[in-house]
Amino acid sequence: MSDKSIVWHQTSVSKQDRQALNGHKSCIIWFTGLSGSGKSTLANALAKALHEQQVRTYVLDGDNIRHGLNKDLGFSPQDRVENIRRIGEVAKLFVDAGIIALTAFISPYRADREQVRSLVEDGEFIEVYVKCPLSECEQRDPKGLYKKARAGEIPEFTGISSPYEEPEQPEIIIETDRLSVKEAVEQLLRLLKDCQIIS
Ligand SMILES: Nc1ncnc2c1ncn2[C@@H]1O[C@H](COP(=O)(O)OS(=O)(=O)O)[C@@H](OP(=O)(O)O)[C@H]1O
Ligand SMILES: Nc1ncnc2c1ncn2[C@@H]1O[C@H](COP(=O)(O)OP(=O)(O)O)[C@@H](O)[C@H]1O
Repeated sequence: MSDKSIVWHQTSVSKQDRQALNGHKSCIIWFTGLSGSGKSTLANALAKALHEQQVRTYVLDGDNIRHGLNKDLGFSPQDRVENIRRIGEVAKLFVDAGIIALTAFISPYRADREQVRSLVEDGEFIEVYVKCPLSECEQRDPKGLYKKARAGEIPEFTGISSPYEEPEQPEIIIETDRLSVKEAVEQLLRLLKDCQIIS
């Protein structure tokens, strides 16, 4: 709902001012993929590598956000849409704050990811498709959720009983059944340099 009586306030310190102070640009690095594909692992490994280079980062992670901001949401299609909408808005605030936001959510719907892309300026949304075959994710099963989903204990589980729409034109595809975490981080750092987010 939009309200014409609410006016957007310009701030006295701009995004550009904050980026200049930090010495790097800000953006959203949006990791998407199946549960167990490696989104959290890669987002955290990249954040650590960036932090070591004095780059300001913040990781928004599925499980953590669902404990707080989005604890009222479940896994129905409507709730997943709202989950990603809110996270997109939060990530946009981080970009405005001059920080690189790394998000690790399944974000199964293409339209929702594209909606987040449209919230920020060109080049500020980097979609990382964390690609891993369902069979491999299921074998990893770091939280034992696939086993429960197969047993019918978790309804609407992504990849089993709920869809995952692959990105059509992600900025990068990381195949975690082929690359090590170290190799993936190297590729991502190279991409950030090529996109002139970091120097
Ligand atoms: N039904 C169902 N489907 C998928 N995932 C489930 C489900 N129920 C619980 N979980 C756990 O919740 C994590 C996914 O939350 P997300 O916020 O990333 O999901 S979504 O983007 O709204 O689809 C996901 O975490 P990750 O394994 O880190 O992806 C699961 O641990
Ligand atoms: N190349 C890789 N990249 C990322 N994770 C990997 C890789 N190889 C094995 N793994 C393992 O796969 C699991 C991925 O879990 P997690 O990062 O929580 O995935 P997600 O956040 O997508 O659910 C971890 O146990 C991780 O150690």
